[in-house]
Amino acid sequence: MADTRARLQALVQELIPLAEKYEEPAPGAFGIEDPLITKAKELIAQAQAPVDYATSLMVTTLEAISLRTLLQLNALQAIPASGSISLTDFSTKSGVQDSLLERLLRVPVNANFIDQDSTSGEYSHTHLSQGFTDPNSMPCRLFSFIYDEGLGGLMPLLPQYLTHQHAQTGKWEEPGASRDSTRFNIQTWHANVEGVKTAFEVMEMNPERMKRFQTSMAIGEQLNPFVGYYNFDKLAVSSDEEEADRKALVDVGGGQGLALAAILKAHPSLKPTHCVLQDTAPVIALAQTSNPANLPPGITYQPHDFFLAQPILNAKAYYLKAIAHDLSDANLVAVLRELVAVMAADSRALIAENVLPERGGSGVMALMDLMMMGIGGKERTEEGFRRVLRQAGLVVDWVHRAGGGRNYAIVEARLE
Ligand SMILES: C[S@@+](CC[C@H](N)C(=O)[O-])C[C@H]1O[C@@H](n2cnc3c(N)ncnc32)[C@H](O)[C@@H]1O
Repeated sequence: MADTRARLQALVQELIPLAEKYEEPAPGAFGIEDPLITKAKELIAQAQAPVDYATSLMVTTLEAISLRTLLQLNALQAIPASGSISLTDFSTKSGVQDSLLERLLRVPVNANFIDQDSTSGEYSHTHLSQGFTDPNSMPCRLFSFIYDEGLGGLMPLLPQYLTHQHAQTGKWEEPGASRDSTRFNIQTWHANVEGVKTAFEVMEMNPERMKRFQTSMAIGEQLNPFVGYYNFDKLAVSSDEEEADRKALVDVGGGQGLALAAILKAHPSLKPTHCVLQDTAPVIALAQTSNPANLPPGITYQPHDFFLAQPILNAKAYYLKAIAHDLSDANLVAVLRELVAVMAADSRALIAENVLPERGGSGVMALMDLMMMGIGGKERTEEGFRRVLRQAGLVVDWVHRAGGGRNYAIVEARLE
């Protein structure tokens, strides 16, 4: 006990200079943890007994459930921007039954997310809950997206899924590790189409969900800028190349073209007529009809399954953003081999992804990696990318890092 107390006191001392240096996170910063928070977590872990840890885990899970429910009910907007509100008024203003509200609010009040006056019982905002009152704010969209697409539904099924997979394959391994991971994963198993449809086909079965998913990809730009750390100008097509109908950039699995639009805007030397947006037929149809990315005219919209032969030969670059992490190593190699088959000596494969540190990594990186496990994909380290690219017949030229404390990068590769 004396040792624990001494350690706790030392940690408290270490907190003081960190508090002095504390910087408010930049807007949009995602998963970049201030050293004060890292140290405070160490302090809490040191002070916890295993049973406290179990309790805090359960409560944290409930915090997520409670917040997702409050957002669904649009309840947080009923709390005044300044001052406080009684439960009765809160209920009238939000249209949510008072006892339901009271029970949902116990968790965020306990977590210091919402304040409750200990005498009057009135509720008021903290700086945290204030950040969730606009459904279009980054924290709201990010949290709801991650919760709805994994954390709240699929990820909790991981232990059952691995047990189910073990019964079939006799192995404890990543979902789909020895089968086609696009078709054998938690998402397809949960939708009762395991082995039949891919995770993205499951999404396409529900057009509203597909639309929501595609729209939510826009959050990506707020987390990791699409441009600013790779010189897309070097892909501009010369007049000779234009004559030979050479394309500058093929956005493979490009979704609604959000990244392509940002690249074209930042690099006017690239002409829309030299760019191709590829994705599955329903997604391309959506991009063409609703054009949420505001893509300029001239782009070629091309439905294309990236597991099949690549129809655009000799493009200067094939850009894959948020594709590699949807795929197992074997599937990513298969997709890259289709590019290798059509690449010229000066063509580039550009893989835009998080690049995990070789060891450790932030909680957010671990979260993203396990989220991808739900659909049979994974996040990779630089060495992980190099290995997979090598298997496909590519070598890494450069890893262009986004900087700013982010793990994001464009891995640039060429033919071996
Ligand atoms: C995570 S999203 C990334 C979209 C886009 N690159 C972005 O970053 O916004 C993955 C994309 O891959 C597409 N996709 C999945 N399977 C595909 C396949 N077999 N062929 C082509 N596109 C596919 C999905 O429809 C989806 O748009």
